[in-house]
Amino acid sequence: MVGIFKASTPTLLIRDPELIRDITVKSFGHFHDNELFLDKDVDPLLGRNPFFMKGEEWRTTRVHLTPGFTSGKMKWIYPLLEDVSEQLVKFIEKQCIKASDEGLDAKDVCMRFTLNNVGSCAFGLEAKCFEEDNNEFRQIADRFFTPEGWQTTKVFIVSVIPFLSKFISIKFTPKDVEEKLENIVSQTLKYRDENNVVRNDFLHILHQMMKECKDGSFTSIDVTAHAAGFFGDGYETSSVVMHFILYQLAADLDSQTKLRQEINKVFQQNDNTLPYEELQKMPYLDAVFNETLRVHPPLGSLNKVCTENYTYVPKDKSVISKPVVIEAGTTVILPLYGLHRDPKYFDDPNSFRPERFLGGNKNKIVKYTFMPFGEGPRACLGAKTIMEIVMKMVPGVLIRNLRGPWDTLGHQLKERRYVSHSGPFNTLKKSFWKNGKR
Ligand code: HEM
Repeated sequence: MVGIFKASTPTLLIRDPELIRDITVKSFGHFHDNELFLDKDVDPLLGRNPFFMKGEEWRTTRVHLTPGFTSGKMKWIYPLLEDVSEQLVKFIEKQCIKASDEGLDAKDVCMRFTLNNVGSCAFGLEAKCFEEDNNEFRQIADRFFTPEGWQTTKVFIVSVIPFLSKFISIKFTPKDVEEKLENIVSQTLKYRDENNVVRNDFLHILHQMMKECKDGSFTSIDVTAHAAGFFGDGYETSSVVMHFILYQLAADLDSQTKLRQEINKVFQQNDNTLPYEELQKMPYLDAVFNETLRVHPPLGSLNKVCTENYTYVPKDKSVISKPVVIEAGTTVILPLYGLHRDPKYFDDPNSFRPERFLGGNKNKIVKYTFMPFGEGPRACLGAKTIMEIVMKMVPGVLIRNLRGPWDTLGHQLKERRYVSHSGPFNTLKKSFWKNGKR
């Protein structure tokens, strides 16, 4: 562990995997709170997101939400994701025709895809982000997590002097965005009730929770807040990971080819479809997904607060000779990015090598050195269920239909040459193979 200062606040940076296990799992009772707290009376939507809650309130909300994320429920939602994936392939086909030398901005494509998913699964609406540039839904999403005016200064002050968060309350979500989201949700639920519409999506799950909750602890504002949680939890993180997957595959043709072989085989064996169960059983796709998260974790670190004095008794006395007391109120930082790229745990850590996560190699990874979704009772709620499906589906459908090489430039991915590979791209053959290359 290393002591550092955040402005004038002493903070502990934890590098030892065993101690990380203590903090996230074994002694979770001492470290159950995240550093950043939002008061739900000040920010009614983000303040209800478990990530920003403390103590008992966090526990109750987590218990409420967990049944909404079982793999059974995700199976319901799968057809909605398949639908958006088809839209994605069609969008890229169209863009190929339009695109000149400018190419396609992969981040933008991935953001449209994730937002359409959020629209469909969490709000029960067609977000139309492929059809329209920067439409109202995208503007709402982009502003959802963006404090304005004086609030920005407050966020800065609290992030350098966390102690002040006890006295300064922060609001991330602008008022008009809050009102628009409440409007969308209440109108959709009213329509569903009046017309007896049952759509298997996350909004339906939340609506059911509200109806079944008899003690008034889960109300319509909770439904809006948790549907909106998909913006904060799923929109930015997912599109970042997704475009890094594309970036890595574009830059590494060997991995791209291996992945395509695996994907084609599954499609062939399943009547040209990619069933939910099969998606979970593709080892190379799983390895590409994990290796991308290792190299590019969307959350670079986790900041936890010690809520009760904690004594660490080191096993290796040659490193730390006596027990260390971490005092209540101390912030501890778990440096995910640093761990993922530490040569002590990952050979040649800056290289993208999906093989690290294949077969026996996976078991050799030291526990608590790879944790893109956090660990223990407070780990990401959407990780195992939503994330794995969405993240794997995109390379699943794209790599099958598109083939590199792609020129890569920073985070922007430019497709300059498409090879007709299968399905919809046959129709594009002529326009893309003038003079043997595009
Ligand atoms: C690739 C995408 C994602 C990554 C890398 C990611 C990662 C994380 C991480 C590192 C945490 C903090 C864990 C901790 O405090 O120990 C977290 C929390 C959380 N995530 Fe995700 N996440 C992703 C997508 C999602 C999605 C799609 C959802 C569902 C809508 C989701 C729901 C949550 C929730 C509710 C929490 C708060 C959990 C709690 O404090 O109890 N995440 N996520």
